[in-house]
Amino acid sequence: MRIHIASDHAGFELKEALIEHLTAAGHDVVNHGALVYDALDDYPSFCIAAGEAVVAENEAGGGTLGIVIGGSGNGEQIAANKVRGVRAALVWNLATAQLGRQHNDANVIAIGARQHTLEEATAFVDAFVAEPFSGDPRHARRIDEVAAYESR
Ligand SMILES: O=C(CO)[C@H](O)[C@H](O)COP(=O)(O)O
Repeated sequence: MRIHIASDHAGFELKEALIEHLTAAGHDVVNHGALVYDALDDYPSFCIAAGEAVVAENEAGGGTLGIVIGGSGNGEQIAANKVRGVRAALVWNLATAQLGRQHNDANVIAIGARQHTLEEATAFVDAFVAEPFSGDPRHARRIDEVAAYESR
């Protein structure tokens, strides 16, 4: 699967580790920055670029997901969710990773690198990538309601 990934300085180390992990697992990972560690960089442009790439590729028919990482994941989730078509879930345990896909059909996962060990964050990403959307009509209806608001 193609996976678009982004982080600021706070998520830089985790991003680099995840790129290695996901590439080794056979995924095609696109890094939207930060490309170098800069303790003063800002997350919005990186996360918005990753979100835009996810939406553009999915609209073209590809099945792709995104990962945005910061210190808490909050701002990264907020920034990614400003992109029309992005459904970014802030994930903080295995259940929220799985539910983000099952119930929300989230196409982006946001993670706070300062909140978790590398092992925990890697497990969240693996769970998120492996989990399909349930397709349950009640969840699809709710997702459609949000999309309808977004398009107004
Ligand atoms: O998580 C974040 C935003 O939600 C950022 O990574 C965090 O705010 C960066 O903090 P600092 O500039 O103090 O390193």
